[in-house]
Amino acid sequence: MSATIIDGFAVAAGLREKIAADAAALKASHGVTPGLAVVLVGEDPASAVYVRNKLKATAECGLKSLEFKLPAETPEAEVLALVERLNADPAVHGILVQLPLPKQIDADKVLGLIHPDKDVDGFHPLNAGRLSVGLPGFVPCTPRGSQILIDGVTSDLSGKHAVVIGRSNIVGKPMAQLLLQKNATVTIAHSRTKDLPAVCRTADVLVAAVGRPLMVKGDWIKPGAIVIDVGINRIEVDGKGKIVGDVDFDSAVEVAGAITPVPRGVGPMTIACLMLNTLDSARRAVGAS
Ligand SMILES: Nc1nc(=O)c2c([nH]1)NC[C@@H]1CN(c3ccc(C(=O)N[C@@H](CCC(=O)O)C(=O)O)cc3)C=[N+]21
Repeated sequence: MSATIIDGFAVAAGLREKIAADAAALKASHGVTPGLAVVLVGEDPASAVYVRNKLKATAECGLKSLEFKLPAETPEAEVLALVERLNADPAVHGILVQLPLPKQIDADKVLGLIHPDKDVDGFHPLNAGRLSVGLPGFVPCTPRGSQILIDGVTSDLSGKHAVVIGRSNIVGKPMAQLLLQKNATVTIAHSRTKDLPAVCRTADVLVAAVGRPLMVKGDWIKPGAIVIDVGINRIEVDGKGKIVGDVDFDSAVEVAGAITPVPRGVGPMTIACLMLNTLDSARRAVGAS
């Protein structure tokens, strides 16, 4: 048996089309174009693709994108000042400060300064708290996109066992919250979990978000399970650079019921959900939601 391959690239393209139509309607009804400000401090070669794809997506969705590229040695105070300026700018509906930040900058301080109503990454503690108590707010893009892909292959998670590998604030924890909202029984596994393969084998839905290339093997997977691979790892194979997930796709695809590939799985959904969060923010700002 071979799994259904979940085409995140196609789902994301469909989502972008819908966002473009909704953004055009918002422009027609309220004269507003959703604006996304992206702040980059220093050059991170690994995130170059992300930046490029983000710019392409904003253009395609008819959103306005403002890029702020600062040198790696920019003092923290300058980044904080820029965030305050963007907080006050009515043309800016979303602010994304790309992570990781250089070491002289306290990321928690910067993320905590972003106005929660413009926090399209959903990283502000207020939005994290809203998600955990079930209040409306911004949901981080990767979990939001992953949940859309899961909903595309199953309509009922009630009572199912979902295992999330990884406890980060940006993926693991919010992903667990979303699955819990769907009435799944949720386990968050991490680097200290005892017998991780055995825990994974009990999962009806397995979300891998650890950042360890090819860690999850086919024999860790329950036959028929839904496998969502959040990892985007660059490795060398025969002297050539290659992008792989946290899941060993070739062995996993033989066991799973449905699985996301890397690339063209969760990655494009992350970007589409960033557009979606920015549109939602603009709608709320003009009272159109
Ligand atoms: N504040 C903040 N928010 C983020 O969401 C954030 C961040 N900082 N820093 C960097 C990481 C990385 N990230 C990616 C999202 C999509 C792709 C993506 O679209 N990947 C494609 C292309 C992969 C390729 O060809 O390299 C794919 O998976 O198919 C990649 C990487 C978001 N991040």
